[in-house]
Order: sequence, then structure tokens, then C-alpha cells
Amino acid sequence: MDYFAVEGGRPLEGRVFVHGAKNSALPLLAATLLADGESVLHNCPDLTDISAALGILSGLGCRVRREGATVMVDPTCRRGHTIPDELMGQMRASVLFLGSLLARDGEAVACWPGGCALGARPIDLHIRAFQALGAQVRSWNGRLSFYGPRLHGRRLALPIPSVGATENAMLAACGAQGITVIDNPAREPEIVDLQGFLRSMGAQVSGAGTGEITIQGGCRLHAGEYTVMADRIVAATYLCAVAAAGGEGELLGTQGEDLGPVLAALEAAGCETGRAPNRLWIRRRGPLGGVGSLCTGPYPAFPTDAQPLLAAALAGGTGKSRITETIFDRRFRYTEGLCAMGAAIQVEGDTAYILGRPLHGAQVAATDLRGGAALTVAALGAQGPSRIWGLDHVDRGYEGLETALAALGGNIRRETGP
Ligand SMILES: CC(=O)N[C@H]1[C@@H](OP(=O)(O)OP(=O)(O)OC[C@H]2O[C@@H](n3ccc(=O)[nH]c3=O)[C@H](O)[C@@H]2O)O[C@H](CO)[C@@H](O)[C@@H]1O
Ligand SMILES: C=C(OP(=O)(O)O)C(=O)O
Repeated sequence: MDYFAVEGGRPLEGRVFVHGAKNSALPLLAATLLADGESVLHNCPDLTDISAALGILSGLGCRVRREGATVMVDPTCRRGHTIPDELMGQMRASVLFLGSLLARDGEAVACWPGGCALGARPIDLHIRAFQALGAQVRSWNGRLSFYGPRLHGRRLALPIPSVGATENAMLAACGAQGITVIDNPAREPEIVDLQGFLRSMGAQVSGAGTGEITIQGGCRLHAGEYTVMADRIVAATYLCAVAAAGGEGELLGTQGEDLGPVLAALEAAGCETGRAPNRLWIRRRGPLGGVGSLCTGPYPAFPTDAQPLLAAALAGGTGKSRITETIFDRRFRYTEGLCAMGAAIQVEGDTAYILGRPLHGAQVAATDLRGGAALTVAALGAQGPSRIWGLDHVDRGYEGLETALAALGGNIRRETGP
């Protein structure tokens, strides 16, 4: 089993490239099923979640190739519409292949999706969207089957702006005759990326990033070519690492246009940040303070995925912070690991009260993706050696996190232990 060996407590200085976004690449890979011909995705990160997505596509008979950060998918010879349980259970975004299969073949079968254990993660809104477009749903023995050979467009209102349900509704609507309008969709930048890729395939989609998305479905889609956006949560991870350890870091491949609330919080805590085209930097020379009160929420509010990262930096600072998590009901599990490093964090319901104080190194284990990254961020700011276990979680969403943090000046290595 691998772990990160981190020797923390000294300032960072360095420069790092921010790879493509997992949460954009995954829906885009699902969308490749809609094309006639080979689609090309640039800046596609090499992550275990992406391998699982490519495994789903290969299992469905698609021709899949990778050349560096470019992935090509040709679904011409695809066959079947069942997603293997093992791949379905590996990640949350496997659910997105259902929307594409339904649009393309009018049929899809799978078990329930996996993903980070952040609390209840139902897919009722996905199912309701498919039903509204005319699909029949059957559930038996932990499996779900969808049948909708003649989907038809209509107006759908999401009670909450679910990212995955919005993406699935967009994908399924591409195969539905007529116009689908999604009211109250998620407005995350990854939704705008999905719209961009679908348009490159000839789909008529508009409104992503606003309160209403319109899809004119039923047209044949050709192969598309698109560059996946930079990963804003990976960028937030690097920024928080510098905030935790102090020093100065430069991020390339992004200018943080999607990171407003994260940058604002880091500045409130005493960091300086700056942007230039395709470049973002952060500097912390003095102590890291607190942020007062902060609340996660759907975009454009503070992203839940960056919540553990910011908390990890603040825990080793000198100020008081109160962070309320509004998206997932069990997203503070990582705080146990921070407390093992000496953090003073009290979790009461949906709120974590953080009293910043110096942290010390410890042996800790990741319980989920961002939780694992958060422990690594804290370890860089903590005095002495740490070991972070549970890297299978981290590898789902970071391409060589240890290499990137070492490029930023961190003393971190991946080692193999018993
Ligand atoms: C692969 C991917 O892109 N994952 C991201 C996506 O997850 P995901 O798409 O799962 O997140 P959602 O936006 O759907 O979930 C938001 C909230 O809606 C609830 N809900 C969702 C669907 C549903 O059918 N019923 C329901 O009640 C969830 O339990 C949660 O409380 O958006 C989350 C919120 O920004 C991020 O943390 C995840 O990193
Ligand atoms: C929660 C996350 O991923 P997933 O939805 O795939 O579990 C994440 O990217 O932080």
C-alpha cells in the first residue's frame, strides 16, 4: 500500500501546471457515446476515475486511445447497454453513462453508482429527469434499467441544482425529439464545458451557466473535439498548500476565473493572490488568519469540494473560522485526521468551528478524495513528518499530487509500505 511521506513545516516556493478537470472530463467522456465517429478530448487528466470511464467505454465496445493528455473515443462499434457493476461502483460519474446510453440506444442497465462517501447521495433527480423525457424505469436486485426508445423533449424543473442530474438531463435530452428546457440547473463551469463539447458535436444547446438550459434534441451528432477546462479544485488544493505552509506559488494553465470565493477566503486569511492570462499566483509571508464565517453552496458559492482543503490550511493558522457545509451531510470526516495532527476543530451538525493553532505531523488515512488531499495540505504546514495513507482515494482526482506539490517546493514522496 502506498502512502505520502511528508516532511512539513517549511515554506513552499515553486510553480506547477494545473491538469484538466476530472469533473468535466467525466461527463465529456460519457457524451462521446452520442457521436457518429471518433471524438477527441485534449487536456484529459490521467486519473483512476478517468481509467474507470475509459473502461466503461471499452466495455461497451468503443475504441479508446490515449496519446499523452489527449484521449480519443470512437463509439462506432459499440454494443450492449449494460455498465459492469465493478466500474459502476468505482465512481459517482458512472451514472452519466446512463443518460448517453438512453439517448443513443433507448436503453441502459446498471447498478447504483459509487463515488466519495460524503453522506446520502441519491439519484432520484436523475431518474425523474429520465422519466420526464419518457423513459420507463425498473429497479430489481440493486440494479436499475431504463427503457425509452422514443424520448421526447419537455420542460424539467430541478428542485435543487444537482450537477450530475443536470448533466444527465442534458445528455438524455440530446436523444429526445423536440425541445427540452431544464429549469434551475446547476451552473458549475463543468456544465458550461459539457455544453461546449456537445456544441462541438453539432448539438443545439444553450444557456449553460444560467438558470435555464435549452436543448434541441433528436439531431444526429458528429464527432467532436474539445479541450477540458483546468481543474479548479486541483488549483484550490495547490493554493491551500501554499496558504498552509507559507511561501509563494505559481499555478499555470488557469487564471482562477472560477475560483472567486476560494481566492476571496484565502485573501481574507492573509494571503496575497494575483492573476494574469493563464497564470495564477499566491503568496503568504505573515501568519495565516481565519476567515470568520463561510458557507459552501452551489456555484457560484464556495465549492464544497474545496471546503476540506481550506479547512486544512486554516486549522494550522492563527485565526478563528466557522465553516458550514450545505451540500453533503458527511463531509467533515477528514477533520478526525486533522485533529490527530493537533488541530482544534469542533464539528456541530453541518458546521465546523476551527481554532487555528500549530499542527504536528502524524500518521493519518484518507477517507475520501478531497479529505485525503486536505490531510496532505495540512501535513505540508505541520511541523515534522507525516504519513498519509489511503491514496487510492487521492488518485481518483489528482494526477501525481506528490509530484505537483514537490514542484511547488514541498518535501513529499510517494512510498510503499506494509
Ligand atoms: C463527478 C462530479 O462531478 N462530482 C461532483 C458533483 O457531484 P454530484 O453530481 O453527485 O453532486 P450533486 O450536485 O448532484 O449533489 C448535490 C446535492 O444534491 C443531492 N442530490 C443529488 C442528486 C439527486 O438525484 N438527488 C439528490 O438529492 C445530493 O445528495 C447532494 O446533497 O457535484 C458535487 C457538488 O458540487 C461535487 O461535490 C462533486 O465533486
Ligand atoms: C466528491 C467528488 O467526487 P465524486 O462526486 O466523483 O465522488 C470530488 O471530486 O470531490
